[in-house]
Amino acid sequence: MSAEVIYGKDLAAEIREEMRQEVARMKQDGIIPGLTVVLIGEDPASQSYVKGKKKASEKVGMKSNLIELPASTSQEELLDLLNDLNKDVGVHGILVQLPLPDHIDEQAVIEAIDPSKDVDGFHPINVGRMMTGEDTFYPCTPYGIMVMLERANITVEGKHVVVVGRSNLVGKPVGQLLLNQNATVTYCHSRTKDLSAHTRQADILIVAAGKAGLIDGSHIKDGAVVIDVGVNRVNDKLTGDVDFDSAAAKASYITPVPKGVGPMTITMLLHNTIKAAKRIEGK
Ligand SMILES: Nc1nc(=O)c2c([nH]1)NC[C@@H]1CN(c3ccc(C(=O)N[C@@H](CCC(=O)O)C(=O)O)cc3)C=[N+]21
Repeated sequence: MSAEVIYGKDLAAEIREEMRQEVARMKQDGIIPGLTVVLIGEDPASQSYVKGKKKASEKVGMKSNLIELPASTSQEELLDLLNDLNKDVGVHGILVQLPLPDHIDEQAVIEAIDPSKDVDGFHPINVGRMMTGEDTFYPCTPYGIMVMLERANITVEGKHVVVVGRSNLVGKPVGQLLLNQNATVTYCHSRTKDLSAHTRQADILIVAAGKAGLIDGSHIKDGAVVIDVGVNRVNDKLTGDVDFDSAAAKASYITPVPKGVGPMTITMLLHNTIKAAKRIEGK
């Protein structure tokens, strides 16, 4: 088999155009969705992601505010800021860019964001709601993967999905969303014995391990769908966790890196911000 490539970038452009029209309608009711992004420190990769988020939100007509603070910012200062943003009626969505400097407790920061403004979907309240199948803010990357599958007409019900990676940000929640849609889900991780014995069972293989080249054609069943969530910088170039060429020779569908899952992540962040604005404004 030779795979069809699913370009998240093209899908994202399509969905963002739909959102632009929705934001224009909201403006007629006097609502402008507003996203505030907090960036601590000067990591170049984080700065570049955050700029991408700002540009994308402005392109669909939303308000976007970037708060940049030095790496020396204390946890208390950050929690105070979040408290102010929680109360600010002009702020619908709050995102604190991760990872944070070592002296700041990431979980404490995540829990300090009002769940109704938690457009990342990382707050335990929203994680719990996702787990019980309620409507809530779903984490952007997992949600983006679900929308990609849906728009590519790939059904998940009854399929065997193997997720490689179990982070709180991607692996765990994507398995949960797939389970909610009646997939059979297997999680693999760094302690899994005989990884390829598991991955070769997958109808849909989702790779979110953060290890370039972890998966190649030998891990893939003929005709499987391969979703590469890896974001690795190798010799200054962005690559995924999947060796694209050998995997594409086996798969029916595959996502590239870049231009795959990444642009969908930002799109779902905008989606969640619009949703937050509608809820907060009672529409
Ligand atoms: N609170 C928080 N929420 C996040 O959602 C979050 C975060 N922190 N920290 C970092 C990760 C990473 N992440 C990406 C988003 C988009 C692309 C993306 O659009 N990538 C483009 C290319 C970008 C490039 O070339 O550098 C692509 O794959 O085509 C990648 C990575 C969101 N994250």
